[in-house]
Amino acid sequence: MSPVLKVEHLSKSFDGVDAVKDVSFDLMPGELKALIGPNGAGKSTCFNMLMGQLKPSSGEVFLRGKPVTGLPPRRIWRMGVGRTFQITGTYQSMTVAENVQMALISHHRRLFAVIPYAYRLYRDEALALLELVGMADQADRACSILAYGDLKRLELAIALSHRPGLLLMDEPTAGMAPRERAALMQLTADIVRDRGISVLFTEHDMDVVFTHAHHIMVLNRGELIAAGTAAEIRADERVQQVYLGGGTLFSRDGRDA
Ligand SMILES: Nc1ncnc2c1ncn2[C@@H]1O[C@H](COP(=O)(O)OP(=O)(O)OP(=O)(O)O)[C@@H](O)[C@H]1O
Repeated sequence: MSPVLKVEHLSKSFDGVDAVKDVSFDLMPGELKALIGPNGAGKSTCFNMLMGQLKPSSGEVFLRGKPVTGLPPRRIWRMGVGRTFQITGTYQSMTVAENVQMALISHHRRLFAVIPYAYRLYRDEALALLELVGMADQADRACSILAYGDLKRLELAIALSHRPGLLLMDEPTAGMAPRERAALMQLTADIVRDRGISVLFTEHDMDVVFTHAHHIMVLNRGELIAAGTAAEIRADERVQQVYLGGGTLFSRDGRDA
């Protein structure tokens, strides 16, 4: 099986400071992989290079074997890479279903502004996606009145409307209550399993990471210091040293996360 995403010796420096340094990894089809690390470790910089928002200082990114290094975000998106953001970006004045319909219109390369009957387009497809993320009953509510957790689920439906083979999720559960976090990541894990898509996500909540990620990579000061299963990462001395003091690798009550 060949990787969906291949990253080779990726580096980025800002004014001589290495934000990401010589990072290499593969992401396989159907894999749910976490990229963790303390604040400032280089996770967002890494994501931004994968999605085309930032040009790497050096290194290569391959998508299903094709080089995509330095391509603009829209080209990479067109190649089947979806992304969700730390801060949700929905159209507040529209309903939940209309937000997904708009994403579908864009996916099908139709132009929303010039289609007078746009609100009817792809309605069934939008409802099916909302069903998938458990939001069908809220289809006709305005986004402006949604709870934060529901906005994050809507954002996932919007990302899926593009039928990505690879989904990059930047702190998908940031700002959510613990129960909502577990539910969103369980939903993501189910989608990965059922649709065979690959997901790379960054996350500060170690309960979420250790429960759901098939494979975990740890960044520190721009460098990958460990990669492995949850058990391997928990046992890794370098990882423990990095998180010591931060206290985020283990649950607050002292048991393993
Ligand atoms: N545009 C930029 N210009 C200069 N320095 C930057 C820029 N973007 C990031 N950095 C620096 O690069 C390093 C990595 O930052 P990055 O945001 O990628 O870390 P992170 O792991 O995503 O952190 P967090 O968990 O807090 O989001 C930090 O030292 C940061 O200050």
